[in-house]
Amino acid sequence: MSAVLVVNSGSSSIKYQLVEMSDESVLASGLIERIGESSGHSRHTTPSGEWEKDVPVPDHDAGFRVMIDAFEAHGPSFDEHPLGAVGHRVVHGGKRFFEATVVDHLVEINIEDLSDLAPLHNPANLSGIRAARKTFPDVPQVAVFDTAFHQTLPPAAYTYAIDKSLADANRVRRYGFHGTSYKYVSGATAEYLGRPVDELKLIVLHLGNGASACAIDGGRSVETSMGMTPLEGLVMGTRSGDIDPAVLFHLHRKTDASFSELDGLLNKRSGLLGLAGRSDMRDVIAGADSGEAEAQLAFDVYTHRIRGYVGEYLAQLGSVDAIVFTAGVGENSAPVRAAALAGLAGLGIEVDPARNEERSRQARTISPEGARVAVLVVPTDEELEIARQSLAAVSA
Ligand SMILES: Nc1ncnc2c1ncn2[C@@H]1O[C@H](COP(=O)(O)OP(=O)(O)O)[C@@H](O)[C@H]1O
Ligand SMILES: CC(=O)OP(=O)(O)O
Ligand SMILES: [Mg+2]
Repeated sequence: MSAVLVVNSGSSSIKYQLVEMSDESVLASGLIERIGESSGHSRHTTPSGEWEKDVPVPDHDAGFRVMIDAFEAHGPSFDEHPLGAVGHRVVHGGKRFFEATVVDHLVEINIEDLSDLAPLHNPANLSGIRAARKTFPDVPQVAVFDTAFHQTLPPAAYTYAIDKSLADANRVRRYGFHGTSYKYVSGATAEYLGRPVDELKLIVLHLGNGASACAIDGGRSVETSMGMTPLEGLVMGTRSGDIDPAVLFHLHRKTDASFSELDGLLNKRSGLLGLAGRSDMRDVIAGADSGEAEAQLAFDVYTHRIRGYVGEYLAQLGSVDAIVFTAGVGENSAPVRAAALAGLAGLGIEVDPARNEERSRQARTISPEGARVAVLVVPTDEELEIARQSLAAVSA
């Protein structure tokens, strides 16, 4: 059996994991941050230790080199764990990619061509693919798309109500993201509940730095909150989520802000950061607990928005077996979970306060015994899902 190196290249970071596929054990994981800034930072973790250092990382090529150096210095060695594939997270696969795909020249051109739909993400994902190919020329590179799981969205869910021919000509529609996480979590939820995934109606809330919601009917995504880009939907760390598009016209006229400034405003300086000056939910909650009105409002806007989506998805699905919290905030923040589902007892949706406070890395139930709707916390593992899909793609 072989190992898979999973690479998640963001605009300013590379996260990686080396997974031994025979038992799905993690042999190493790490993070290179602040790529392109004056000083970068790297962390490499294996079962025998953790190493951190500050290093200059001018670009993704250099970042990749830092990762390879860490493997050479601290192990494990790729000679002992030969790579069967390098699996890359690619955020935007547009309409073209339904599943994980081995990257050849044509696939690479397609990913590049989709960059105008995901200018923050796809170029970084491509740099990762190119750097990995230079380092491992004989190992297949596999692209695993955030959008692929949402190819099942019905037209009524993915169509924006604007001029149809203009939208079609410019690929303007909803695509959805975090699909790799939704695929993993829906499978893990079915396993935890001991029921086949095709019998389940789920609402999954992926609340990380980026946050989105997904209605999953029988293992198929039928509605999701992110749209053409990962900006639509829930309130996030630095992204606004849903907003009246006329706000942009108004701000453009009133302040002369350019489109790229407005893009930066909604993607990088909004959400929790815009409302409370901090993008990390832990800091927002600490602020709210110490009586800061802005932090309390940020928390309230964040959880109010989630509650609205839960109601909408319940209506779209007709009924729901489980509501599932996942990702950094969803897995760790009891106050967010409690507030997001507060007041829904009439719909059979309740959170048990003691169960909600329990800490564990395992899937668990936080609704009271006998509740009509199961409320669960199910940790996501996008890296493992990418590794599994990458191996399947090269074995196909
Ligand atoms: N105990 C906690 N309470 C609230 N939020 C938390 C907690 N632990 C982590 N988080 C949040 O999780 C976020 C990161 O989630 P994660 O899914 O790792 O994000 P990403 O993969 O998008 O970088 C952080 O921004 C932080 O706000
Ligand atoms: C698509 C997206 O929003 O990704 P992330 O949560 O990693 O920012
Ligand atoms: Mg994430």
